Amino acid sequence: MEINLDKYRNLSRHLGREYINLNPIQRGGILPVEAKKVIYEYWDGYSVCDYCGGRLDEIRTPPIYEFLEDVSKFLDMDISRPTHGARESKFIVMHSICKEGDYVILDENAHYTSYVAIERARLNYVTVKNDGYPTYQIEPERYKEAIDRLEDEGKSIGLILLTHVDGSYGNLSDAEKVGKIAKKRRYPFLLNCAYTVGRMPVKGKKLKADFLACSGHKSMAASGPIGILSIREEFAEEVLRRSKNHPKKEVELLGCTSRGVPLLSLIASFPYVVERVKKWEEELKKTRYVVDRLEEIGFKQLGMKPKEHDLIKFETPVLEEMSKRNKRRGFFFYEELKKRGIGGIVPGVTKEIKISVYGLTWEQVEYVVDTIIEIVEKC
Ligand SMILES: Cc1ncc(COP(=O)(O)O)c(C=O)c1O
Repeated sequence: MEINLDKYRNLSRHLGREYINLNPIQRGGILPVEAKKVIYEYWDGYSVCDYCGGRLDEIRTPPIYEFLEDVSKFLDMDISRPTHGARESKFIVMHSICKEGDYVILDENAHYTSYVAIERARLNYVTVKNDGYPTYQIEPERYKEAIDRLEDEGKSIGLILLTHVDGSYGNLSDAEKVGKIAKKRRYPFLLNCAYTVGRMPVKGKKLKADFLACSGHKSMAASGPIGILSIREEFAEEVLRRSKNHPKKEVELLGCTSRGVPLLSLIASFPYVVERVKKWEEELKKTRYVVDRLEEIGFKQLGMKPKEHDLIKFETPVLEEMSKRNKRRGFFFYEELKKRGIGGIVPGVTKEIKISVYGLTWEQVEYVVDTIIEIVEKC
């Protein structure tokens, strides 16, 4: 059978590089120049394995071992390992420390990957509800109630999981309070930091976390798929247990995880990431500025106020009304933005939008806001 290979030649991204991309899942994964250069050196398969002595995390050329030590310091945790993403980090924790059928208590704002990891690890779950429209806040005390209920029913609780910042509203949950509850009741605590580590400062021990699940491609300026699992010492034996047949290899990591460009881009971006989290307050100023300006034209920010994270979700009845009068229907907003060099909005959707201006200059932030206002006023 003949295969037409033309479509694989001259691949290019639909959204050009010159665009300002407002998609919150992509803003934290944009590479600095230093990391882009590294890709040229490491683009071959197994490119990190030139000096491997048997395990990925022990390689010193390139400095993977040192990097993992430094990441642990950066996160105020004890031991770190590369994974393929936050979801793999969560699964590794669940699969290693829970028994089949155990309950995971997690927040209602949890990402779908938390549920899929639970399912793959053959666990049960109960959710801690948010407080509903318009804030969708997770109240830490509700974790206590969930623990009480499950204990009263004689159910075995394997893990407490909290989404540090969720992908729907960009709410920053009070991890320290949930961590204290978990500690007091003696349950392990996993914090899903996919949207936080690499964007803003996160100190695991202060938050009483036993595990941090981090995403390189989402928030640590890395090419995907790549993540970090950071753990406390006392869980090392269980989570990083060695294979009986291949005693050097860690079973949950299937021996080695990322073996090329994604890991190298994460390492090359690390100095940049360490510096950028120090500027988090400035990022919050930009985010709050966008909220203030766009609320003036009838957008309504959902989630907690004031914003403590760059992901902004707006209810946009103004755009919805405009789409009814426009012959391009809901696509008009996406198309008008695109004409003006702005992308990352879901085409056709006008009821609600999610955006982030993380890492943009103030000049770019002004341009984004002025452009949206211009479209709303003129179209
Ligand atoms: C809150 C949250 N957790 C986890 C993930 C998944 O991260 P990864 O792709 O690193 O598995 C996402 C992705 O959007 C997310 O928003």
